[in-house]
Amino acid sequence: MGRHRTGHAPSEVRDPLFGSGIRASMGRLKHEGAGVRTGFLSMARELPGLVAVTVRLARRAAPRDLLVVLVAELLSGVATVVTLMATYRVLVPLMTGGPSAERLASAVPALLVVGGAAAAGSLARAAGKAAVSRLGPTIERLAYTRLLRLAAGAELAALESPGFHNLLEAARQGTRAARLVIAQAAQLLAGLSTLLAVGTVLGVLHPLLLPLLLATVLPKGWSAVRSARARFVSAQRNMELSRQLEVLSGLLTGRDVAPEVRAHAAGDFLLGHYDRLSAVAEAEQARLGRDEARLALAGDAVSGAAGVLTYVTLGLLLTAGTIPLAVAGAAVIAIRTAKAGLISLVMSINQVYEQGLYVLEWERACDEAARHQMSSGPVPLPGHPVEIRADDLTFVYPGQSRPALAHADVVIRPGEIVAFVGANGSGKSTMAKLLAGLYLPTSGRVTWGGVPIERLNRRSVFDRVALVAQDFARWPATARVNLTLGHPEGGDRERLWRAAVASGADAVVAGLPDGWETLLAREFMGGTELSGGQWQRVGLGRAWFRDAPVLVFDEPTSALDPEAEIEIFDQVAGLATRGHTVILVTHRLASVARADRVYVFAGGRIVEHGRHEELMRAGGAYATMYGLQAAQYAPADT
Ligand SMILES: Nc1ncnc2c1ncn2[C@@H]1O[C@H](COP(=O)(O)OP(=O)(O)OP(=O)(O)O)[C@@H](O)[C@H]1O
Repeated sequence: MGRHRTGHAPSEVRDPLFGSGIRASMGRLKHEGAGVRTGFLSMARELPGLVAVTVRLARRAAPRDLLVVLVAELLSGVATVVTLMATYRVLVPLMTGGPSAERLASAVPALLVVGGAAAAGSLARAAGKAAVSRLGPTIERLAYTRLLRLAAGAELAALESPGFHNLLEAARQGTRAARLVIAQAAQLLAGLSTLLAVGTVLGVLHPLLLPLLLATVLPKGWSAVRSARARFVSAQRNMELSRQLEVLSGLLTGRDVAPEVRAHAAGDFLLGHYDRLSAVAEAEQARLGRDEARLALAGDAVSGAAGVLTYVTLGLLLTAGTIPLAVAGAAVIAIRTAKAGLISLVMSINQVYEQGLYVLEWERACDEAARHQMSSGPVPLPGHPVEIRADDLTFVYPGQSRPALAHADVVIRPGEIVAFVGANGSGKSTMAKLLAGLYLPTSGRVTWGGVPIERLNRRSVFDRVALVAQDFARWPATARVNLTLGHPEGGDRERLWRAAVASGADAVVAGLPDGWETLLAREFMGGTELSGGQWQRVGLGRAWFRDAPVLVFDEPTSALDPEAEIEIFDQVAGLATRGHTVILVTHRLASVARADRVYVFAGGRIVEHGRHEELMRAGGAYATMYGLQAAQYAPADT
């Protein structure tokens, strides 16, 4: 997706654990985002743009604090200029004529200015610092919540793309980076004002000194910015590797996989791969370190040479009598001040550039997520139940070449129970999600009441659907929230009770220490864990609580005991008699006998459809599958 592309050489060695998925970490990822430029000048030109993104954020987050920061840094800059100029006024007469009571007395006003300006500068810096510390966290929160809002509203298909996940990861770093950028940008302003002050003083002392000062400044800035860029590019190239390392550490410490990690002795296996991949990351760090050291050396060499040249020039100007000793003394003070300011300036440029690139990634991820926001058409669904159809429907998951569904036709009339059956991976769940409006067709149409899903108000479609997906969510929240999530009617006790009884969640809740208020998340203090079947009852309860006209059940009873399973299928049949439409994805063929129509999927296509009896008579794929299941229950001696 987007501009993230991976160059994948055919001869590439595949990773023993992640297969071709590791290719990005082998340094082949061609990251074209974040305005990564090669030339120093274009990078320098980029710097204001990088800062501007954060400043825009800051303006939205806390405009008053931003103003305080800007004014404070400006004042501190002015204070530095005044301090230096006044110091110069004190020193020159004293050094030219030698100290005397009269000269000392005449220097007092300038000394007072020095003191006053220094105090004003300190006050301004303190106010700026306080404002920055307020602004930073607010910017970070604003940036992160914007990213979260956009990611949560993106099309489900966008979240299937690994490129988008890499971008999201960089964007997450970008939200933290925005906080650093604002702090460092303030320091950069302060550094620049010091340089400006010193430059002005040097320019007044002798015009030659100014270009020499610049010659000591620029090479260091050059090496800092090149280093920052190298670090950023390296981090981007290794984003996939970092995520894979995180996945491995999550597997080694996670609760869900802990039993298998132990029972299958997978710990050493995973640790071995962690070590191997860490070694790749470390090698990259070492390479980066060498590059950075070379860059720093080059910058220091040129800066140092320019520094020597400055003092040689001062010496020559002195011996030639072009400038008096006092002026040379003031120049030395100015140059030393410049050096101190320079170090902090270089650090700030470094940080602002490097972190600014991440902020740019945040902006790019927000743009990308905004481009993939769930679309919604203008047509609202009518109040009464409508027919749902798929016509010549084809769907290809993002990044995949083979369609998960090809040229499939389905008709679901209001109040019908329609079952999808077929082998694993044959496209049943994909069809259910497309009919529910979670994905948009690659080609062909899904229509509700004759209106294509793209033209419908998506919200109104979701409002009509209750979905129990195969991998339904286990919300780390109370039992009550697990049934009522996102519903303002959460407090309706009667409705909650009906949903719990229908799904069998009532028995689960009755056994919980705090009933409805029990936290269903073992990873938190006071939390409780449910069994697979108990979770499934809770998931079903959620669908019942929604009381939607269309219910999609994807393997709703896979973890239930036989009694509960029969109970649930009776409930499902009851739903249809009360006018609900039911889409049932299941491998339990005994339960589809009551369906109005059964669609048989194979390899992404629908190969048969009809009532149970018709399909049995036809003697095709359905009859074969049914026969196989029935044989399992036949008495062994017959
Ligand atoms: N999120 C996804 N991204 C990419 N491919 C997917 C994704 N989900 C499913 N697929 C692929 O689409 C095809 C159909 O999957 P689907 O989940 O619809 O099958 P199914 O019939 O419901 O299978 P099962 O009976 O195992 O639940 C499979 O080949 C699967 O690998």
